Amino acid sequence: MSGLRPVVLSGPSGAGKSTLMKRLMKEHEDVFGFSVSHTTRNPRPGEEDGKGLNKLPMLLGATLLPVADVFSSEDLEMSTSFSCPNESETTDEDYHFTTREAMEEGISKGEFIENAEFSGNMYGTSKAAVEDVLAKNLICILDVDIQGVKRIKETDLNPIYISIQPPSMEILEKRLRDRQTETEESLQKRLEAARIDMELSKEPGVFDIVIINDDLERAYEELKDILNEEIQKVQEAKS
Ligand SMILES: Nc1ncnc2c1ncn2[C@@H]1O[C@H](COP(=O)(O)OP(=O)(O)OP(=O)(O)O)[C@@H](O)[C@H]1O
Repeated sequence: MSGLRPVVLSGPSGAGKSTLMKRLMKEHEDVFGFSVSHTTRNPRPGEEDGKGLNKLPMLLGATLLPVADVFSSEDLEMSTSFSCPNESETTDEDYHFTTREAMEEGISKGEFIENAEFSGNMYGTSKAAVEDVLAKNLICILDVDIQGVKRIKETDLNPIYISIQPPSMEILEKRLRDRQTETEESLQKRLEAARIDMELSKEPGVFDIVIINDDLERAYEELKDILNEEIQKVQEAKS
């Protein structure tokens, strides 16, 4: 084992998770990794089982997200523990392709930290997929909503829990509108989910740190500080 801890990154849509992570990944190349999700859907031409393991997608949360599938689905609910990427930011990250029987068995054995169903297909993130990333001496980033945080707390993954929060609902709404990625309906869903997230993130003991992303520079420094020890571990193991 690498001794690395995974990192759970949570917070409302539009709080700035992707912005901060992209910057961190740019500054620290080959330090962060994303796990490969399982799915029961059929592979598309060119897709290979588990091929995405070493890829570092530019999209935060690609590990947990059946991105293209989610957005071809009409039954996406904000209440799932999968957070929602920008529709424009799709990834061709591959999956571990599996059967419904095998996946249901894995879920019943507690092998999955998240699972959900979209358009008749199951998707999920296994603990083993997270451990595979750590074993490759990469810090595994898990971008999950507050429900996902609670599920991960039931595992023995021992991650660092980080919440990225906007300074206020008004500013969040402005950022989401300025991002121009949402319809009015999806914007309202995100704002509603954000209200709940902002409340729950105040519960003591849920997160190791709550970073208020007001000034981007300061928020970035706070994020780097809390991840410094893990980043050092990766760099030392390389040298
Ligand atoms: N500190 C900041 N000041 C001003 N604008 C910011 C700041 N941080 C992020 N933004 C802008 O806010 C918008 C939302 O940020 P971002 O897309 O990173 O959020 P997110 O938390 O990753 O959302 P999602 O979960 O929907 O992917 C982006 O357009 C980004 O450029």
